[in-house]
Amino acid sequence: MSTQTTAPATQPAVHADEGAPAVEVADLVKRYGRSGRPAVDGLSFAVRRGEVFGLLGPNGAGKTTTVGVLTTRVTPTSGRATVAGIDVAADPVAARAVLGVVPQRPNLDRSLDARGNLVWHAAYHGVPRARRGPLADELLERMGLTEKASTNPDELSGGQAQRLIIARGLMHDPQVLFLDEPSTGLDPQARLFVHDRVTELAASGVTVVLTTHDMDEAAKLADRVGIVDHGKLLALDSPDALVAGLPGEATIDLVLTGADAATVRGRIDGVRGVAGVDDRGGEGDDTVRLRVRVDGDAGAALAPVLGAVAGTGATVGQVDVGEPTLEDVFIDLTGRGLR
Ligand SMILES: Nc1ncnc2c1ncn2[C@@H]1O[C@H](COP(=O)(O)OP(=O)(O)OP(=O)(O)O)[C@@H](O)[C@H]1O
Repeated sequence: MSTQTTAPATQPAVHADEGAPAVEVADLVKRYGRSGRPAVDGLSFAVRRGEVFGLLGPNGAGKTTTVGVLTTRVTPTSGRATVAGIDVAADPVAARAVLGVVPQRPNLDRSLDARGNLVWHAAYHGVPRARRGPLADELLERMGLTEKASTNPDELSGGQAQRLIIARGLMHDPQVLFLDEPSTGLDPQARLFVHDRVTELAASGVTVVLTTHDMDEAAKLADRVGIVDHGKLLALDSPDALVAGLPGEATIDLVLTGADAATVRGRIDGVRGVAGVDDRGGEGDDTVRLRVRVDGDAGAALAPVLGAVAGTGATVGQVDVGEPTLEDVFIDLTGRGLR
């Protein structure tokens, strides 16, 4: 992942503020309709140039709405949002010239083939005619789609369509690319391909803002992650720093049967070296899943933890030792899981 600040090779016609953050959101509020709580509820953050920034949160957290505002598709109720120093509400046309969007739902033009979608997008954004074809061919190649140039979007796989949408988002050489849930619904191979392209883009100096409810994706791709829930920012830092801020350095996952969760948790909590116990929910009436966070080496704590469980009469069905993740950060902040 890159932190370089090099500008793209071809500058867009609009002269954005070079010194401004790639993206800045200040006290952003979006309320759909009159009632209910806001979808975005006073969000503030800034994204550095050349950074891969992840907005991580569960379904309905307000991620898509935030990206909608930043990409001029959603009108904010209040607050300010800028891309490359351009106020998106005050000057949406200028903002659209410096940003690219990969939306959550595929919106390719089915009356055009794959290459036609790219060329049309470039024309819409005022890319000179002579540049459009060569650029389309270059991006089709980068996205592994050269053989699909003449294919209708309806005949592309989910992963191919997603790659074509990324290519389309890059046709006008944006400074900031927004990817909304870039790998939802993709098979593991297609997902990996998209991840590699995102990493490449960042290395080439494009700022990437992605939304995801997938903590592995956020941890892998993002230089920094903003964790959102109910339209509010709960934490913002690098994935490593967020995880390092948790109590406990290792985890022991237990699947138990015949256990009273509260009793078992209480017993485990009393074991020396245990930093905390989270209830991960059960699968049936009789199953309890616990994540035990321990200081230092999980191996040293394993025997006393299992000893504490044995004293409750519960049966241990499964034991897994691991390290805390962004999911643990989210649980620590909200008391519930991401999914
Ligand atoms: N056009 C709309 N009209 C009314 N309510 C909306 C609209 N779009 C989103 N919402 C509501 O706003 C809230 C935030 O939705 P949003 O799509 O921004 O969340 P999200 O974090 O992107 O979720 P997901 O991961 O499911 O895409 C949700 O409660 C949703 O129902």
